[in-house]
Amino acid sequence: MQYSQPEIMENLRYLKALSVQYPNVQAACTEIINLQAILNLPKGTEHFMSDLHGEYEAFNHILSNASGVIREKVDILFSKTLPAQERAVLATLIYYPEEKLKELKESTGDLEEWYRITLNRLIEVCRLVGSKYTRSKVRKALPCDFEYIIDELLHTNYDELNKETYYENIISTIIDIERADEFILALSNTIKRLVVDRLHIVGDIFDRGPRADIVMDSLMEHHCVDIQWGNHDILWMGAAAGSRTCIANVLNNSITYHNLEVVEIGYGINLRPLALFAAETYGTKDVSCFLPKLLESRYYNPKDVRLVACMHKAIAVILFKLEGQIILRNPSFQMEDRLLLDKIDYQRRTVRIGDRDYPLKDCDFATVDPQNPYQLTDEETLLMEQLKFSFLHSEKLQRHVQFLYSKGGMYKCCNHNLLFHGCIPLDRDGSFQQFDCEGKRLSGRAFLDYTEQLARQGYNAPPHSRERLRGKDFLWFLWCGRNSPLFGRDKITTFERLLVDDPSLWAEEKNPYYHFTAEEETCVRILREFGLDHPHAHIINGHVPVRSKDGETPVKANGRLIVIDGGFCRAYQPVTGIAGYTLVYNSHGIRIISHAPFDGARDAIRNNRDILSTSVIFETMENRIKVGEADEGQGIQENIQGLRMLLEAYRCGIIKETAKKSPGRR
Ligand SMILES: O=P(O)(O)OC[C@H]1O[C@](O)(COP(=O)(O)O)[C@@H](O)[C@@H]1O
Ligand SMILES: [Mn+2]
Repeated sequence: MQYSQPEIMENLRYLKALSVQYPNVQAACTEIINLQAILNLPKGTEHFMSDLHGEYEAFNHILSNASGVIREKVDILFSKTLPAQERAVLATLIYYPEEKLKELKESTGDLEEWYRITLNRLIEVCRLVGSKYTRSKVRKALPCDFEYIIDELLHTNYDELNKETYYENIISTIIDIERADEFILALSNTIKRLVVDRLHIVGDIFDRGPRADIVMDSLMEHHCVDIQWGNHDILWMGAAAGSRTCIANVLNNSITYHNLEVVEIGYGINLRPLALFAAETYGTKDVSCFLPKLLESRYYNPKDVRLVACMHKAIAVILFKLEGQIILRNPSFQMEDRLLLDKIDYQRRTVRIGDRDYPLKDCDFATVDPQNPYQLTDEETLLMEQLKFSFLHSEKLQRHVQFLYSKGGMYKCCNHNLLFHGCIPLDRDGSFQQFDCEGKRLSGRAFLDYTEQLARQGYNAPPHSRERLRGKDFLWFLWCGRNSPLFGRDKITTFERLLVDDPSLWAEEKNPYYHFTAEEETCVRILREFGLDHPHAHIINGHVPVRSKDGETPVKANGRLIVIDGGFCRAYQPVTGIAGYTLVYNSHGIRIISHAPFDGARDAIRNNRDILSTSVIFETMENRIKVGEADEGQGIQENIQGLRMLLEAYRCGIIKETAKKSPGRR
């Protein structure tokens, strides 16, 4: 006997609860065998992406094509029997079933034959991508309308003559009763769902690119996703929590890229009060320092651009004031050197930074009272109240931010990997940097846990409470505070970038983390800090664009650190030379897929054009990794232990067996 009677008695309540689900020896044994079998299956495939920055078209395409993996599966099955063009059409049908079906139906002669061939091909792809999972897991992934039929088709061995007829019959009936379109849709979705078991987003969904809200909608529909917050995400979370400083910062970022669509159309936030205030205050003034960054490929109305520049100036001045207030009321942030509004000499048109004076390109700040530079005027206060009201009452924004809170965190340990967006702050000597946290000195993992708690407090603590105010200030700190783990730089130079013509002042010194993690030893030390002591443990980061075009590789520190900011963001593609990475970790090992720029869904559907993706294998396992070796396996092992104990409780008569309820026939 594995368990003693006292041990069983100690766990009696748990065992009795378990016995409701597994009421007799037979039921417990069946489940033990099932679970044991799962432990021996290959581990599920994880995909990792970061720094999406609102690029919803490229992101949605990559979600649909599973970073190129679906095309690989289509090629495995059909490269010997189908020409490349037909494989491309089949792949596009899987990515965009609704749109592609419409187009194909218009151009196909014998529709019935086409349906038959296509359905057969889709079932084959589905069978291939489901082959590594248990039948039960695949069944759970099936859309309920077609669960039974797809399950039958996937598991019918059509080499046997009898079954072949049966199989063909099902397909004919589907076509006959005009359900083929729905069936194609269901199969395509099942394929997408099975190819990627779990998606990790390593931060920065928001800002720069056009529509982060559409990216969020897609993520919310995903079957299994987790998010490690990026500095840009936390900024929007702060705005949704009602921090005026974060709101001003969000608007400043969006306006910088002339990207008001996400704010106004995406989140329904009314920018009229800002436009009115800006036109009134800066309408006749020089706003040349505040011109937005424009895309060369788009036409902009010059009057609109001017108004946007006025709005930019209005919100930037408010931002500098509000940031000053946060810095003044939070000495622990140690950011006094960022107080610049009180260092302006309006006569000489200079600002003192450090111990030098620098000429200012613009210091016509009508709303700044030099005696009281950080105070908002009454009009600015009213404007910020209106904007705050809109942010707090945007139903969609609140829904998205709640999703970020529920699926996200500062870091995640998963299958021996440590995921976080920016850095684990280190000191100049490479040790974990200590922060003053309400009387305690915290560093490393304890500091990250503390920051996460404060980030949650900022959104969840009661309105006007001390905890909420502190949390909201902290959300701003996480966005751009000195050495914040999400920001990882010593200062943000928004003021200098806008107003001082000296690029040496725009530099933002990186935390020593970025220097020390070139060494494997530092990465191993960080991984240990998070309880990951394994030869195949890795750190996975986003945040810093990898200059792939200059030969930089995402894999660093002898393979212990992988940086996957590949530049989904168009504005950063000239820096990286590619258009994003996906890291794929399946049972065979780890590989990195780099994506070329995307020309839009329309072109993809019409011309069956895919994103060109190149894959580099970076770590191959000696043996296929099994579920038993992954995190999921631990939970399963625990369940097996419980069931074994239950089995003994039945066998030694401590718990009485009951007959299993009949599951009922379909
Ligand atoms: O290139 P942009 O869009 O003007 O933004 C520059 C700002 O963005 C930041 O790089 C932060 O964004 P990232 O997290 O993408 O690096 C700041 O450090 C910098 O001041
Ligand atoms: Mn970032």
